[in-house]
Amino acid sequence: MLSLGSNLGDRLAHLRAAVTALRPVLVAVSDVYETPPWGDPDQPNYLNAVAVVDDEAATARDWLDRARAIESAEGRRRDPERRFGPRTLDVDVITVTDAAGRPVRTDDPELTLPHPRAHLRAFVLRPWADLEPGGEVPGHGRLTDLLAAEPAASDVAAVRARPDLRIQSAG
Ligand SMILES: Nc1ncnc2c1ncn2[C@@H]1O[C@H](COP(=O)(O)OP(=O)(O)OP(=O)(O)O)[C@@H](O)[C@H]1O
Ligand SMILES: Nc1nc2c(c(=O)[nH]1)N=C(CO)CN2
Repeated sequence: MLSLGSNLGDRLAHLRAAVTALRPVLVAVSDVYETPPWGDPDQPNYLNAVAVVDDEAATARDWLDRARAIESAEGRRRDPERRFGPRTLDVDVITVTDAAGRPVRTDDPELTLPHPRAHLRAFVLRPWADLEPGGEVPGHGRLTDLLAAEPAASDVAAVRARPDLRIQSAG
């Protein structure tokens, strides 16, 4: 599972570019949500979505490398002063499942799995619950329970579906 976010420039175009780059491995992409900034309030709203991807040959590290390459292609610049600051495109690796169907767990700072803040973020949990209503964040519990508990519960009301914004054309 990957999360996609953008709050600079043509936000929808950045999400679409990410999905186009993922097309060969794409299983499903959620609807688009308009979400208030999390972690650093002084920046524009984000558009967020999540994508299920599958490639039996890919390691967890390969997904991180792909995520970084897609961010770079969309002109992502890191501002060391603002950890949760604005960006053209953020692609985070939320969970990875191994060949046996088990969630990969790592605490490597270069790649921590599951993503160490996913369970706190309504902007990840809400679109993910659309795609996998019975889903779980490994080690943290069900999406529906996480969305009903703090801190996500306070944020989820402001996470708004944008059915007028479509990442993929119908059909
Ligand atoms: N699961 C993960 N997905 C993406 N990056 C990760 C993950 N775990 C650790 N990282 C590391 O975090 C570093 C910073 O990533 P990034 O700049 O995208 O952070 P951020 O988007 O500002 O914050 P956040 O990770 O909370 O969304 C990356 O270079 C990467 O090595
Ligand atoms: N709503 C929202 N807020 C964020 C997002 C994001 O994708 N959506 N990404 C961030 C990067 O760490 C920081 N804050």
